[in-house]
Amino acid sequence: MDERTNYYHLTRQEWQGFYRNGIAPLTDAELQQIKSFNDQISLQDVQDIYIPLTHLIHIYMKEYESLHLSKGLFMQEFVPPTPFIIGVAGSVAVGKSTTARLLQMMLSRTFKRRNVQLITTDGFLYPTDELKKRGILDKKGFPESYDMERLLTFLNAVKNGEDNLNIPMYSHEVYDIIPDEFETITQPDILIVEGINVLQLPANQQIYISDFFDFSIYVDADSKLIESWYLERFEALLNLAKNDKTNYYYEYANGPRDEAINFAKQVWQDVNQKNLENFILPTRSRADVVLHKSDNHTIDKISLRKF
Ligand SMILES: Nc1ncnc2c1ncn2[C@@H]1O[C@H](COP(=O)(O)OP(=O)(O)OP(=O)(O)O)[C@@H](O)[C@H]1O
Ligand SMILES: CC(C)(CO)[C@@H](O)C(=O)NCCC(=O)O
Repeated sequence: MDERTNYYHLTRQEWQGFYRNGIAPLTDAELQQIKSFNDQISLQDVQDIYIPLTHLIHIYMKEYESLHLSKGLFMQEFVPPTPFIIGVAGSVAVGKSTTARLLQMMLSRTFKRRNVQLITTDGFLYPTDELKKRGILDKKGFPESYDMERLLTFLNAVKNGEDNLNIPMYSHEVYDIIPDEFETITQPDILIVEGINVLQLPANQQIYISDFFDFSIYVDADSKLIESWYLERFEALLNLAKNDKTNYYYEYANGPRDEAINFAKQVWQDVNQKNLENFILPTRSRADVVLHKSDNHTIDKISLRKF
């Protein structure tokens, strides 16, 4: 089946027109807050893309809550509300975490009484030692490098309303899981889960992780462009690493620049691009919304799943 027939393909102009009264434009203070976490973000995108997106998510949430309520009536018992889970998928360095943070901010401000939390699936990567043991150190980010069982157990616990769930923490700077450091998730109303694998099919479990998602977004861009963002971020990481011996990039940061950049290009080609082509891109057709980015991270096209 042609993946494209399953979607409404919208231009930025068309999407922008879906803005409805009811969600106010952002205030100056809110725009400043967005700029403070990433000063490269286009505030025009926030207004034009994220406000209609928030409106659409609200529609999905209302349907979700209504179905939940009807199920309770059917069973003639009170069924406590369960969190609405949003998945954000896409390549390494395409901008998933930036999108997810923007979304968290937009949702918190629009639905003031809802508790909106955000996690990344990076925390479910096996630690470096375990990757070595399994002989897959050069496959970081590939499906087999994640403890999917643990991720499934976590999502199941969130949906069942369990409190104080600890998830492991991954650091890009250390390039590993930080031992004994956890992030705690405390009964969110909305949970955003960002990661390259959120729409992937399981290798051997009976349950799909996408079963837990009530709305999903795939952040898309041309592979060459994503490579350039990957290299830009690599340079930013190098600049941070210069005086920090604990940083994975310390040696590269203090050696010849061109060697470091060539190393990053190689990693992109051998690891992240292969991962994109073989395991991430094939999941795009499962997303409810595909945000397509062009130069300077500008969103130029939006696809909305028909059914
Ligand atoms: N909307 C945006 N405007 C400007 N820059 C952006 C935007 N989104 C992402 N970037 C930049 O692109 C790079 C990659 O973004 P980000 O870290 O969000 O990607 P990611 O998909 O979460 O990556 P990873 O999977 O490796 O964690 C970063 O340097 C970030 O600052
Ligand atoms: C942690 C992941 C897998 C995803 O965020 C990625 O950033 C990564 O480290 N990939 C492995 C190859 C690399 O160093 O880019």
